[in-house]
Amino acid sequence: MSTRDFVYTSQPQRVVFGAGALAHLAREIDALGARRALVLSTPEQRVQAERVADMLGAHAAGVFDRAVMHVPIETAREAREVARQLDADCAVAIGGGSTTGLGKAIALDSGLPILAIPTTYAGSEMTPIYGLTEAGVKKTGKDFRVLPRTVIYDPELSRTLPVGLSVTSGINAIAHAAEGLYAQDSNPVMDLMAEEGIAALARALPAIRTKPDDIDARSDALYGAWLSGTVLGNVGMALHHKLCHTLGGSFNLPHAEVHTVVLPHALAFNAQAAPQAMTRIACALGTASAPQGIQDLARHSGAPIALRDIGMKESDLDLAADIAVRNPYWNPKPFGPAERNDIRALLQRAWAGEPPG
Ligand SMILES: NC(=O)C1=CN([C@@H]2O[C@H](COP(=O)(O)OP(=O)(O)OC[C@H]3O[C@@H](n4cnc5c(N)ncnc54)[C@H](OP(=O)(O)O)[C@@H]3O)[C@@H](O)[C@H]2O)C=CC1
Ligand SMILES: O=C(O)/C=C\C(=O)CC(=O)O
Repeated sequence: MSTRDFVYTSQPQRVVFGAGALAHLAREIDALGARRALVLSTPEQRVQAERVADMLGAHAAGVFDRAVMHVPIETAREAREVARQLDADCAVAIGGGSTTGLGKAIALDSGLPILAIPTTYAGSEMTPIYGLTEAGVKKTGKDFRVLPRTVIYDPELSRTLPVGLSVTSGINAIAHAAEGLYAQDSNPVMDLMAEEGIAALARALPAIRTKPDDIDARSDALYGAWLSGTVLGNVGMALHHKLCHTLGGSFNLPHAEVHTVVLPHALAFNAQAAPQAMTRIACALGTASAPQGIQDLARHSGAPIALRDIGMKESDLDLAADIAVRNPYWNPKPFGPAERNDIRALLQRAWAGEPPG
C-alpha cells in the first residue's frame, strides 16, 4: 500500500448509538450542561417531539414544530425568536435533515448547542454545513457552531420511515461517502469510513425493502448514515452535490430522490479522473461498476432513476446546466463553463433515466 500526504482534523462530537438509545436523552442533556432545551420537529413529527419533551421533564423549554426542507429564512428567524423568548440554552432536533437544519440555523445565530436525534439517513447531524433559503435562493456555508455537540442514533426511530424514503435517503448518504473518496482533501481515515458506510447501506437498503421494520437492517443503515455523514462533514463535496443543490434549490426537486437519480451519472462523469475511488465504491457495493452499481441498487430497491419521474421538466435542463457550471465546486474532472455541454448531456441522461454513460 502507498501512503500519501494528508491533513486530518478530528471534530469534537459525542455519538450515542443503539436500539433504544433515546432512553439516554436526559443523561446526554445533563452532560451538555443544558437546563432548558427547545425541541424541534416538523409538524408531522410533533407527537415524537412531545414525547422527547416529556422525557426531558423540567428541562424542556418548549416544542417548535415548523421545520421544513431547505430552511426558509423566515422559519429560521421565527425559531430563533422562540428560542430567545423561552430562554432556551440548547436545541434538541428530532427528525431528518430539515429539522437538523433548523437547529443549525438557531445555532448559527446564537451558538446554542444542538443535540440531534436523526430519523433519516441524510447525515446533516455529522456536518458543520448549514443551508438557508432566502428569496428562493439556497445558500450553504460552513461554521463549527452548527455542528451538533451530541448525536443520539436510535434505529428504533427510523422503523417508521417509509421504504421509498429509506432507500433514497440511504443513497443520499452513499453519495456523501462516494464523493468523499475522490475529494480534493480526502484522507485515509475518511476513505475507510466511506467504504464501510457504502457497504453497510448497500447491505441494509435491500433488506429494509424486504422487511421495513427489521431492526438489524435499520441499525446497519443508520450506522452507514453516520459514517457517510462524517465523511461529508470532513471533506469537500464535488460535482454530484453541486448538481443536486442546483436541482433541489432552483427547481424545488425532492432532496433524497435527486441524489438517487443523479449519483450514477455524476460518478460516470468522474470515472476516468478518479479510477481508485471508483474501484473502492464498486468493491463496497459488491459490483463491477460503481455508476451502474448505484443505479441497479436504486432500481432494484424501487427508487426513481429518472429526473422526469420526480418533477423535472425537460425544458429546464438548459437552465440547470447553466446554473451548475456558474460557480463549480472542485471536482476531479473540472466542470466550468467550458464543460457546459457535457453537463447538459449528463443531465439529459439523468432526466431520461438512461444507464450512466
Ligand atoms: N447540512 C448538511 O450537512 C445536510 C443537509 N441536508 C438537508 O436536509 C434536508 C433533507 O433531509 P431529509 O432527511 O432527506 O429530509 P426531511 O428531514 O425533510 O425528511 C424527509 C421526510 O421524512 C419524513 N420522516 C423523517 N423521519 C421519519 C420517520 N422516522 N418516520 C416517518 N417519516 C419520517 C418526514 O416526514 P414529515 O414531513 O411527515 O415529518 C419528511 O417528510 C435538505 O434540506 C438537505 O439540504 C441533507 C444532508 C446533509
Ligand atoms: O443544503 C444543505 O444544508 C447542505 C448540504 C447538503 O444538503 C448535503 C446534501 O446535498 O445532501
